[in-house]
Amino acid sequence: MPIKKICCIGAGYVGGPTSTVIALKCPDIQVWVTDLNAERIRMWNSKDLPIFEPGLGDIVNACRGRNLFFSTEVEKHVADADLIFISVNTPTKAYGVGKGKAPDMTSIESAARMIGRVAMGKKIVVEKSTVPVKAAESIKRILQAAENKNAQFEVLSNPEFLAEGSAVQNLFHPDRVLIGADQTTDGCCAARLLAEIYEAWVPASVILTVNTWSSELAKLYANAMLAQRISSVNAASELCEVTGADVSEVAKAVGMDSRIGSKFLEASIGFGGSCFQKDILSLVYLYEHYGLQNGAEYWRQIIVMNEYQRSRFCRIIVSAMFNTVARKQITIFGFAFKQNTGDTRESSSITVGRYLLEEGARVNIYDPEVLEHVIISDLTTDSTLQETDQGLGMNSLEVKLRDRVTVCHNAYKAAAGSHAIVICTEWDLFKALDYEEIYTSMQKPAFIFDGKMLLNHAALKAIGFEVHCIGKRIQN
Ligand SMILES: NC(=O)C1=CN([C@@H]2O[C@H](COP(=O)(O)OP(=O)(O)OC[C@H]3O[C@@H](n4cnc5c(N)ncnc54)[C@H](O)[C@@H]3O)[C@@H](O)[C@H]2O)C=CC1
Ligand SMILES: O=C(O)[C@H]1O[C@H](OP(=O)(O)OP(=O)(O)OC[C@H]2O[C@@H](n3ccc(=O)[nH]c3=O)[C@H](O)[C@@H]2O)[C@H](O)[C@@H](O)[C@@H]1O
Repeated sequence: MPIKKICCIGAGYVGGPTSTVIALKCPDIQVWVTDLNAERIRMWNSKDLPIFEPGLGDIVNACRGRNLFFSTEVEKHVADADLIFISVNTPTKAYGVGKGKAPDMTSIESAARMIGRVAMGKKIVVEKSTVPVKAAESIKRILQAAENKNAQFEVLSNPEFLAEGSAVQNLFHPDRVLIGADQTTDGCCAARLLAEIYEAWVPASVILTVNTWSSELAKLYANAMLAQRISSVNAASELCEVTGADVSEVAKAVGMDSRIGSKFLEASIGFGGSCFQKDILSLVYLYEHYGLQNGAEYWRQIIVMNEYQRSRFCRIIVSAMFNTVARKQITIFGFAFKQNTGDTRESSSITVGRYLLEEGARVNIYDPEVLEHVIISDLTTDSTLQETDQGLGMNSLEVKLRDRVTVCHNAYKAAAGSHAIVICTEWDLFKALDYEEIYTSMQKPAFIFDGKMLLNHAALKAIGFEVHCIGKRIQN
């Protein structure tokens, strides 16, 4: 029986776009995207979608109300769907055993328990969230333990590889679609039904069916290896700065080797986003769980390098500005963790912003997509800032921090009167700004710290800026 109705649990950065593209490409399938978060569902049903993703709005408009629906009635749509995607969040655990390392599986477990309770008939349950190996086994056990005589379950793994900011393109043209299934007749049959959905637009040659554990692990390793490339090039950046090499040139030369490839070799202030760090920590936790300390240490170093790169960049800023930024105005261009998204999870901008606030600076932020309240909350909900604030003679932490953070809606207004600009996100629009005008409006010497190797440094120097960047020594 072909799939007629899909219910996706979790209307986030993965559930929303993935379900929307399936609805577009499979007009005969009804796709219900469900979430407990009523505000999120309200926004999916409005013209202001809860996430910014290029191209997504048009597809939602084309499908919503036709065969794409957003609802808070999770149980109702789980009950009669043929196929259920579990696309809930799996953040790093913030409490208890495995705190700061293991993925928090609370949402996965509660979704599985609910499916076990309310499902009717044959169900294919697809683990779309990123999970540790053997999670499908746990889901299966939870479903069986429900003793629901009205339902039969097959559990598949189908990890998602989309990147934010290019989600629609990635979903339209995936490098591969990975399906992990039990190597049984029922498992293979369920995998075939899922593959048939993707075959509506993805060539069969890139749909890969493997065993469930390989699928779960492949997702973690894909992210770990992408992050590893960034940490490798960032490790090279420091050596370039002291030796006079240019990390962009080194990366270009290295990446032209077809065995290495040119992508993901851009030096930066470090990778952000909700997944790289979380998934590497999850991998490290797995190694430790199995007593494999060497492997754990090997992968942990990618995060160590990332944190080092961020703090190194912050120190470069303070050191260049005569070893103090207290009471200086610094403008951060970009708050999202990468361009073309409004997502700030684990964004390097947060680290930089907090560091500058701790050093006593006033911080202006300009980002074309991130909402003001998100920026304020990301920057002011850190208890470690308290001590420094008292040092500056301030009495109310939150009020004082807010006093020193200004969210601007225009790059020129943000930069006016500032001592420095810090580029934290690779938004293309920052390249097109009139830096002569900006220079004129700034305090002198006017500094630019390019954390993303985004701008034309020679042109900025010619205007009069003192320029510092990652991976290249600039004579100022
Ligand atoms: N963000 C990304 O680009 C990618 C994320 N992933 C993985 O996909 C998973 C989801 O990530 P995001 O979409 O970014 O998370 P998200 O936080 O944007 O969305 C998750 C949604 O699930 C909802 N939810 C949680 N428990 C629920 C329940 N029991 N019933 C109904 N709704 C529930 C939450 O309210 C939230 O709206 C994670 O495991 C992540 O690692 C994988 C590839 C890319
Ligand atoms: O599991 C996930 O969540 C996803 O994680 C990443 O996607 P994402 O985090 O959305 O974005 P990336 O394009 O990978 O960028 C991550 C971070 O690395 C930084 N980056 C990227 C590339 C590079 O060369 N240098 C670099 O510093 C970006 O600026 C950004 O902060 C992976 O690319 C996706 O394949 C994966 O599905």
